[in-house]
Amino acid sequence: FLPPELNEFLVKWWERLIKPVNPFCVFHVPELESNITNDLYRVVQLHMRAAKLSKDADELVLSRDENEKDITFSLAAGEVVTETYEGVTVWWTHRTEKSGGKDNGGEEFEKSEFELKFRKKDKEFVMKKYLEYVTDNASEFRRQLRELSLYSNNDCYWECHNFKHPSNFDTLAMEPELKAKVKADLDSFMRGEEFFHKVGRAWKRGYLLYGPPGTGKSSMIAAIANYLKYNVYDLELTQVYNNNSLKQLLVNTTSKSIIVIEDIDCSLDLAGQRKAGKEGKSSNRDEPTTESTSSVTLSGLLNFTDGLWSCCGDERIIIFTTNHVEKLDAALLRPGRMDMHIHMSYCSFETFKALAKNYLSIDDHPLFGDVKNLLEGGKLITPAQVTEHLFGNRDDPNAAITVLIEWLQKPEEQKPESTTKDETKDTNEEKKEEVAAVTENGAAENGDSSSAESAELRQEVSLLKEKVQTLEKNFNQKPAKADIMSNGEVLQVENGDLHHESDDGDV
Ligand SMILES: Nc1ncnc2c1ncn2[C@@H]1O[C@H](COP(=O)(O)OP(=O)(O)OP(=O)(O)O)[C@@H](O)[C@H]1O
Ligand SMILES: [Mg+2]
Repeated sequence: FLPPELNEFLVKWWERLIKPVNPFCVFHVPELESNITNDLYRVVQLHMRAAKLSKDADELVLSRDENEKDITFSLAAGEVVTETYEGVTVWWTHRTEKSGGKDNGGEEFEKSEFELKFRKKDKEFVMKKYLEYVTDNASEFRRQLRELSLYSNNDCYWECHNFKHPSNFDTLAMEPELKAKVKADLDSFMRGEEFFHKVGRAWKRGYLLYGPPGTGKSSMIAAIANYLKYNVYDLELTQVYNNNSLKQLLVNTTSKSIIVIEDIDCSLDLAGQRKAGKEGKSSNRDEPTTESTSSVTLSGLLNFTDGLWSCCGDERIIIFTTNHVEKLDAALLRPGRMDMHIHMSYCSFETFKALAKNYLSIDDHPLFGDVKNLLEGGKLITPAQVTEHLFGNRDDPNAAITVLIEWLQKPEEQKPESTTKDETKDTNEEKKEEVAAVTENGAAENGDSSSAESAELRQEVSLLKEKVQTLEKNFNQKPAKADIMSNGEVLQVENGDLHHESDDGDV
């Protein structure tokens, strides 16, 4: 009922009067400070969300961002919540007040602030430790909320895509000790800014993931990205024109990111010449390089990972993957370049158990003993192959494990999938060899002429001969190819196109 001026005057006097006996201190965190957004206000909001402080309040404001699925609970005006950290209790109050308005000749707007109250004796603790805890907690939470991007390179530019990969360290099945070691390394890297700067090292880390196909190398990269909340730059070396483009790509990456070069042995010939592309991975890895206009060299790549230019951004991880670690140049493996070599291997019993838990939601099963005996007895199966079996029978654990056991018990030659790409030849290659065998020895003299396969091949060869003759007729070309087969050269049909491959590999 008092006029505002008198009210303000009395409040001031009251505060002055009780100050010597007031046991509390108050800090104000306004949303706007000198009309500029105060980041600390946002930090406190995030801390409250992270510490779930608002659950104790009676009145809350509920909101949800368009892209978020979770509801955000924040304090309504005037609400107070209590937090105790290391035995010290503090009180947070959310205050809002109207400002401006017609009386003051402007538009009315709402001013918000957080008020932090604590005992005077705790002032030093709050300033030194509690506020640091609030800031760390908020930045960790901000990191968790971060949406990730996946970049792919197009010559010297990056193209950005949304990155939502479900793989994480819970879904990734691998030896528990190795997983714990990798996570600990990532944790210490993430928190290592001060340490890296103190010892004069660039704040970056290199990992080499190696192992047979289907053992989870790419899944681990996604798990690392999701764990650290780092963006991923998937560098396709075969798309990079030269070392300068590589440098340009590097400087255009941001901090808090992972640069990935998959199948390094396929992308870069370690003598300095690059191979044709990743297609080589699935077909003929060991074939000589085909023509390439690009000239990225091993030393260019080493500069990329280790040179002065590599330090123009902070907090970066570089990951190489390969199926053939033995083919890599020692220069690439030197400590400091690849700090940690992570071997992703065939399924052990522990790995199998982790997959069974993820896919079948079981911790144990009477058939586990059989799987254990087979795996420990030397049967090789990749996690990818296990997941295929488990996924197919995910509603029936008994059937899933039985099918897996049957597969493990089969002799190697009866398994439709190869255990590694190297151990079993590419079907295309196999077929080529078979045709060559038939044509070299002559269809009739083929040793195993009774086999159905040989009969099929002979039929294929005669069909091809016919095709050549038709082609000659139709295109009126000089009749040079009709006798190809008798020369022991290979002829095959791919996607409706006729290919002729001579002894020296010309196509
Ligand atoms: N260790 C694992 N834990 C869980 N799932 C796995 C694991 N390894 C493979 N998988 C499953 O198999 C699929 C293929 O695995 P991934 O692509 O990670 O293998 P990779 O080692 O990168 O193979 P490549 O050498 O051919 O690139 C994954 O999508 C995943 O479903
Ligand atoms: Mg992969």
